[in-house]
Amino acid sequence: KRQRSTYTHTRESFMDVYNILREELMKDPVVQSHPSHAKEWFQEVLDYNVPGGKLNRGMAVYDVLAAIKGAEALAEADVLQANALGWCIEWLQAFFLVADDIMDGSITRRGQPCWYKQEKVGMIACNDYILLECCIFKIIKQHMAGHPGYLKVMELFHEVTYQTAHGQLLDLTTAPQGRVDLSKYTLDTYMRIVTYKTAYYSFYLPVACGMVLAGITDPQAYATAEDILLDMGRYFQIQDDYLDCYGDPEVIGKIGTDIEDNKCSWLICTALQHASQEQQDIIKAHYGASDPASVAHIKELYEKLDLEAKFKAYEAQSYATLSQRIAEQTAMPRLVFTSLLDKIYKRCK
Ligand SMILES: O=C(O)c1ccc2cc(-c3ccc[nH]3)cc(-c3cccc4ccccc34)c2n1
Repeated sequence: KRQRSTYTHTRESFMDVYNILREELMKDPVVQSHPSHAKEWFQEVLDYNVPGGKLNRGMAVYDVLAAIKGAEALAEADVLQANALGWCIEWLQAFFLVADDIMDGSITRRGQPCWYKQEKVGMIACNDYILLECCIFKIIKQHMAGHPGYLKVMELFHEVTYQTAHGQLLDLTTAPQGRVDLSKYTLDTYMRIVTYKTAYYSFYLPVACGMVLAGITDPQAYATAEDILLDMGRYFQIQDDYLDCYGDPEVIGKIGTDIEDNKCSWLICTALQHASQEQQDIIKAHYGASDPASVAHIKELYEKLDLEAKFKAYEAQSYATLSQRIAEQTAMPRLVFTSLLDKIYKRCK
């Protein structure tokens, strides 16, 4: 009797789906009829920018669908569809990262030069990130046509793209490069930036995709999921800001530069909330400056304001509140939320 291979959800099997999707996109008649240099360019835009991250957002869709179905593993027909939508989230992230790196004048991304920094690319990258966004809807059409949730998924990706762009708008106008206007650095504005720029696409989108594939249509279920997942996403970014300053570069895989980069981070917004007039003058004089002495002045001020303890208190409070809300909600199996919660809390220092 032929042994039915059961699918195991790993980075390798998820990458297999990337190769399927890339081949489908390369087979598109428009691409096929290009001269070879243009075909090669398009393939390089995908291969250079889409895979290469940790792929957690994309891989979460499968786990959410399996958790809602109460299944250990998904049936074969569901595996490709779930992973195709998961890859749409990775394509969305690639589109925003290529665009954001141009706007921020970044040098490297995921340990390699930013796409626009390539000699041959430059501002062609602006057309490339548009193509990356277009791929999302080509993939949805290919893999969701005929599914009752096809329209809902289209609306979901359009809405989250709109929200994420508003998050970037707020971030860019609150912390314009080189100009430090600390009056705009309030925790309220900070929370809005991280909600729209990070939480929607990183936490709400993967779960909402799994919910659509599971056939959930109740708007209250999506509202409950949104409420919990946006709080999770805000915690995730606040923790990221904390680790940028207090994390071990070996573990977080980069050396933090938020202070030098004038970033509107949870640390600086919390510091400003508690700083005396004299301490605010120190921040005005040294935040956003790249010289080590200025960075040292800011870190010394963070110590005086005991921001580490403030973060730990927020972390404990946030984890307790989220755990309770997850236990209380009846919209979905708790595993949908707890599997994400357990992966984003307490990455060792
Ligand atoms: O690009 C990625 O996939 C990526 C990059 C860095 C990451 C860091 C942590 C991190 C843990 C502690 C402190 N930090 C957790 C996740 C993560 C893991 C699992 C699911 C997720 C869903 C949405 C967003 C993130 C994640 C992570 N994912």
